[in-house]
Amino acid sequence: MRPCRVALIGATGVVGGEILQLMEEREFPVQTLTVFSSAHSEGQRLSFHNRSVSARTLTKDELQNIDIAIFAAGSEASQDFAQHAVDAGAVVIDCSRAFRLDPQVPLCVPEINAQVIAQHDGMIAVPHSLTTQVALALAPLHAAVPLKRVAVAAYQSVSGMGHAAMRAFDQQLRDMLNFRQPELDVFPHQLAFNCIPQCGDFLDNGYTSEEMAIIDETRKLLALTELPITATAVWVPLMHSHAAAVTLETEQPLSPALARDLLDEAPGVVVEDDVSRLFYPSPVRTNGRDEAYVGRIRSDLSVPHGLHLWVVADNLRRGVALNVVQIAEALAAA
Ligand SMILES: NC(=O)C1=CN([C@@H]2O[C@H](COP(=O)(O)OP(=O)(O)OC[C@H]3O[C@@H](n4cnc5c(N)ncnc54)[C@H](OP(=O)(O)O)[C@@H]3O)[C@@H](O)[C@H]2O)C=CC1
Ligand SMILES: N[C@@H](CC(=O)OP(=O)(O)O)C(=O)O
Repeated sequence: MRPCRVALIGATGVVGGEILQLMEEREFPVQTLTVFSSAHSEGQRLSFHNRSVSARTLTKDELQNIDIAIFAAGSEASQDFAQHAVDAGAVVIDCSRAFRLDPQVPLCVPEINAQVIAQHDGMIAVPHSLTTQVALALAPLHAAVPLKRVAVAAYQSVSGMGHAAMRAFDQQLRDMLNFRQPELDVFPHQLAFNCIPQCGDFLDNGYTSEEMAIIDETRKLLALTELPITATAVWVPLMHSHAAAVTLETEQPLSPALARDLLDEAPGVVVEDDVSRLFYPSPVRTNGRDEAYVGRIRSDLSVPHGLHLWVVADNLRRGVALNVVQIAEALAAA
């Protein structure tokens, strides 16, 4: 891999922090590293390979002489600045929803469709983290037996909403444990000791924006534009790791045993499925892990060719940062 001049936009956020940590762990060859935040965190010092780097406010002029510009700062910042980075010669890897469904922008989870990296025209997007983990489990099954329909029930942790939500959730827990009424500034309702069936904003069709992200991005990632797929997404009172109950139908029979074998062989997936030992994935055990964990693999008794899966993954690390760093590695190796 050739050393790269890297810009990380949103470095003081939870995804940005995870990307920095993974680049360090995987010894990504960084020639220069420039980190950006909003004006609010300007000057905040971050550590990379025991060196201290200071967060700067992003301006268009700052995006010169960069090989890889990683945007982890929300869709507004991506819309305002990503094209400038491309015009100045960088390849943008974008974590936001801004360009995920743009037909000109490849949407990539390297274990599923690494080939699209070479097709970029300056920009590559990574999916919503729940999309990543569900698609990692669906892809190897579909390759063996075509999918007919998918239904996803998503149990999303608070870190999926970023650092402000994590602080607000922490405060809600403290308030509740001290018999105080929690404040509702970030969340529409109490989330501590509760669930909120609203991830993102409501759309005219009754779904939320994150439910539609799971639907549309899964279709694009698996190159199955017509796949019948539906989703319900719920915030649950956990700090880290998303879980999903996935119900799928296939065109021909797919036994739980074959599904287990296919998933066992699949890159980025670990099968934990032995109910005789009460062995199945759970969020606390997937934190900090690089794979999507799959268990509770069983037939759906209500249809002829149906399966249930329970898929759990660290949303920050497996869901987004690992995708970003693997794409950067592929670019650096090209
Ligand atoms: N959290 C998750 O699980 C996932 C998140 N994503 C996407 O990743 C992106 C980051 O999310 P997340 O880390 O959770 O969010 P956070 O709120 O934790 O972090 C946002 C980061 O962006 C910075 N920022 C905001 N506006 C600007 C701007 N105009 N210019 C430069 N920096 C800016 C913030 O700086 P400051 O510190 O000053 O506020 C902060 O560093 C989002 O687009 C999100 O959709 C994608 C998949 C999963
Ligand atoms: N909540 C999403 C991150 C996000 O903010 O997605 P979007 O950019 O689609 O709103 C996740 O956990 O992955």
